Amino acid sequence: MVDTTLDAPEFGADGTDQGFIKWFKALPQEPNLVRFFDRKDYYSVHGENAVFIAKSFYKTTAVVKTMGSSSNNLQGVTLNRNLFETALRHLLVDSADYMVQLFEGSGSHWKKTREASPGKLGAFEDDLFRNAEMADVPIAAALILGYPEGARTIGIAFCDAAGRALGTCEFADDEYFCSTESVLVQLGAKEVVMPKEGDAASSSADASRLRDVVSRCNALCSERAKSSFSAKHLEQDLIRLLRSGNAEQHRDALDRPLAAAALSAVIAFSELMAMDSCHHKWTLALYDTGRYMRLDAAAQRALNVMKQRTDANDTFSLYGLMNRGRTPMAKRLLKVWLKQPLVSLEDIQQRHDIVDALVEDPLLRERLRNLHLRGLPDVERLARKLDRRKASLADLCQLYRASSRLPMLVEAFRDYEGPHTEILTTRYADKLEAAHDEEHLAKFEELLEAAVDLDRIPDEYLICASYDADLQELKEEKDEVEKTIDRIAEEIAEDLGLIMDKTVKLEWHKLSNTRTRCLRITQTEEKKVRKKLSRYLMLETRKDGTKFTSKGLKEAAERLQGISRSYDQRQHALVEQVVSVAATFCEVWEGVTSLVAEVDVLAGFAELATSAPVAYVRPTMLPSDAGEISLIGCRHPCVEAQDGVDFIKNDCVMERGKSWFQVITGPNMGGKSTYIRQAGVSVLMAQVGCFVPCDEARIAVRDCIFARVGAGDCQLRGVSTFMAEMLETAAILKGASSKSLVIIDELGRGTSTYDGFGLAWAISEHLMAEIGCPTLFATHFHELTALQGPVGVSNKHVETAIDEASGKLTMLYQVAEGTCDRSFGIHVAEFARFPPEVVDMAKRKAAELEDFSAPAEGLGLGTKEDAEVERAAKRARVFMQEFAALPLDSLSPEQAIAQSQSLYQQLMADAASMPTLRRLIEV
Ligand SMILES: Nc1ncnc2c1ncn2[C@@H]1O[C@H](COP(=O)(O)OP(=O)(O)OP(=O)(O)O)[C@@H](O)[C@H]1O
Repeated sequence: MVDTTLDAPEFGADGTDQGFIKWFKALPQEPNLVRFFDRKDYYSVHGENAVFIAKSFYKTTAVVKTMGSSSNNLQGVTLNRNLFETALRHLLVDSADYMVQLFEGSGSHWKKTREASPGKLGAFEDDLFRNAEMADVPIAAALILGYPEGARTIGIAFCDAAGRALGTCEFADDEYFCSTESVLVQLGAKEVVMPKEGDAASSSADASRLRDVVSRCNALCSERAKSSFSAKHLEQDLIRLLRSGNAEQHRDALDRPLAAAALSAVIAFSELMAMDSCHHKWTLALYDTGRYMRLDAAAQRALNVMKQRTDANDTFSLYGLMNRGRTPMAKRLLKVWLKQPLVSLEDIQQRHDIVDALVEDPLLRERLRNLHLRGLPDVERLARKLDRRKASLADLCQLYRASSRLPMLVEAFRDYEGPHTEILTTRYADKLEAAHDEEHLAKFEELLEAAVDLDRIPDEYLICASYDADLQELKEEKDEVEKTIDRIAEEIAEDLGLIMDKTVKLEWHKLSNTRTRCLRITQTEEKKVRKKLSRYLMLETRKDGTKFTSKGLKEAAERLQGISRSYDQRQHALVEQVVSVAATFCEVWEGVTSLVAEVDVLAGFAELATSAPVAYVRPTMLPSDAGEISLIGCRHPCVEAQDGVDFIKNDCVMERGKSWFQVITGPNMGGKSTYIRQAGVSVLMAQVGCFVPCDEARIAVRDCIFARVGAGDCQLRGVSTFMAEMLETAAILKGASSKSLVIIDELGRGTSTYDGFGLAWAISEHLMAEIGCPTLFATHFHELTALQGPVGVSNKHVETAIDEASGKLTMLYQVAEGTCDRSFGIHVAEFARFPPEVVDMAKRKAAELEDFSAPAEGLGLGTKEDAEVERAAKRARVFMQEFAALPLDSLSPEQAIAQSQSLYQQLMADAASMPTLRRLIEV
């Protein structure tokens, strides 16, 4: 993370103060809180924080110093400014798991002056992003649970400080809080405020499950007193906060008690009322949870949507692959879009139209990306700084630079002549032109041209003297005195017989806190003119020469100092004035920012589509009730992008009634996961607005993608793997609809064969019979291929080849119709020259399995075995239904497990008299 050779600054005398140690030790201990102490030249942390910071950033505890006496001591670590900023970024942004406080003072008198947490970065924003791009939009959310009329109901509100947007919603949820999880994922909340534990509602089983959901979404859970959730003053607060000043129009939000409570809590948490700069700036909307595709945290992980720390390179994740934007705004927007895939056919098609225009017109794409967007500053952040009146002249000049590019963007769009002229014109050209007209950004530019001395940037950012009569006068006086100083210096040089700028130099001399003008000669020269020098005032003699002045020069320098002070003060006042006038353009900047970010992301999609190893295509999007997802020649975009991979494309055609439920079998490493994930990834990309890695694609819009990958992150250790997987999969059973897409990879992998098989089989039955969603099921349970159902089951396998001569196995990665040759493993063993007795045993086992799966192939054909299998299937279906209907909401996790196990035991008891069922579920 940080160079381990870093030197920690020395502790000053202040750092060892006994009073400080005593005071520090009296501070309450809080987990996840790091307290920094500003010691002017450096920062320090103490106690447990010191060891944590030393280990995390210095990678050694050798930098930890023990301060104080043997009876009263304290550990401490110092940080220089750069490391302080790095630590802040890590704590608040990258790991986003900590709260941070900064104390200022000395001795034993310290005061907390600033604090921040992942959802509230405001106080440290300048430190965090001085030297680093702002990679994420910090979203804070508040969440409250209630039971109006006995129904489990959630209120969630969020605050997007960057976009100055508030949102809230209220909805009924199931006991797994599937909708809550999707909303938190969609929002990308960094911190979630919840009512403090202790009261009945927040200590229930539901509340603890909710906390699990929050942590699964990688958000920090912050507790606040119940009173924070009181909506008593909400209406008045909104009148002050909202741009419209009209709270009444948000009756729909105010009338939902939990939505209003959550909104009050998020406003209180973000301290919006306390900041004058926040008043009349915000928008509020009722958040429509059905507006985006639902994607829970597990699906996000299974599809590698976001970057993981362990990724070998950027293109391992979808974000890394699709992140082609030129501006920081686009990078942030892409993150938001990946969490909020669209479900409206029209909206998706609109994005595809724009990408299409940019794919088909390489010149336009090139102009936008490489001429107009490249190097554009982070307008969004600058505009926000401006809004808080924190912008400097340098910041304004960056905005000026961005503004002056807008007409070129407009021109580029106007030059387009393809089939998507209308959308490019109305959505971008017209809007950007309006933002840049004489009333808006053209005026902003005029202001800066008049106010800023543009000739002197980037060396100096100053207000032009001509901008203000007083400043002009001061400037003239200053110039005059400077001339006088030059003249006096010349006279002195002449008097001493020296040549100005050669043997004598006019320089600055530092006198305590001020600077004055002086002359400097080298020691050699000094020897020559020593006699005459006695008429002058000596300032200092050092190795590099002697500095001196005269009475006249001294007076002129003092005058210059006085005028410069007034000039600087005037500059300062004028900068404030200019910033405050410039701030009236913030709203225009906000509009421009979102358009530019959108164009940049979409141009990036077009770039990706054309530069991929094989070009992506525009998918044909179908309404969500259409029973078709056809991905012809589909590839996994991230696997395909890895060096040295010669990717084998495959068709994935899912048709309701024919191949809506697909079971993919085949050996390990054969490409099953890749095949099913590439389908999920393609659907996700399409609904984000991107083209897809296929030769041809037709996709019925999905409301949700569920993806489960084995028993990987089982949180219920100690429970049988069967039960743990059941509980994990319960979310799919509850949340999926016929319009979802379900991807299951090797369910039951961690279990012994038939235990896992029973689970995979029971779930498949349920998905087909009860939900009817398109499903891709990769499994090593060959028996699953016997499934049949009304939605249409299609069996696929990944092909492999064994070289008879060498015994070498080659994965062909080709997905073919039908089931795979199950004696294949034994062939491999034989070729690998396994001991004959092992191969023999394997053959015997396989024969038993064939025995077992033989009736499966004839499922539903009316033989005695078929009837037996039918009975077993029926009983297993009953189990699934009972399981899905369990009142897990009113139970603690332990009780939930106990009840689930009891159902499982009943199933086992019935299995005693049903040999087929027993074979299916027994270990
Ligand atoms: N279509 C393909 N073209 C080229 N290489 C592929 C393809 N599919 C998969 N691979 C390569 O094979 C590796 C294994 O693939 P994958 O994980 O999908 O196999 P699997 O059958 O799911 O294996 P397991 O059962 O062990 O999980 C991948 O990491 C990838 O490098």
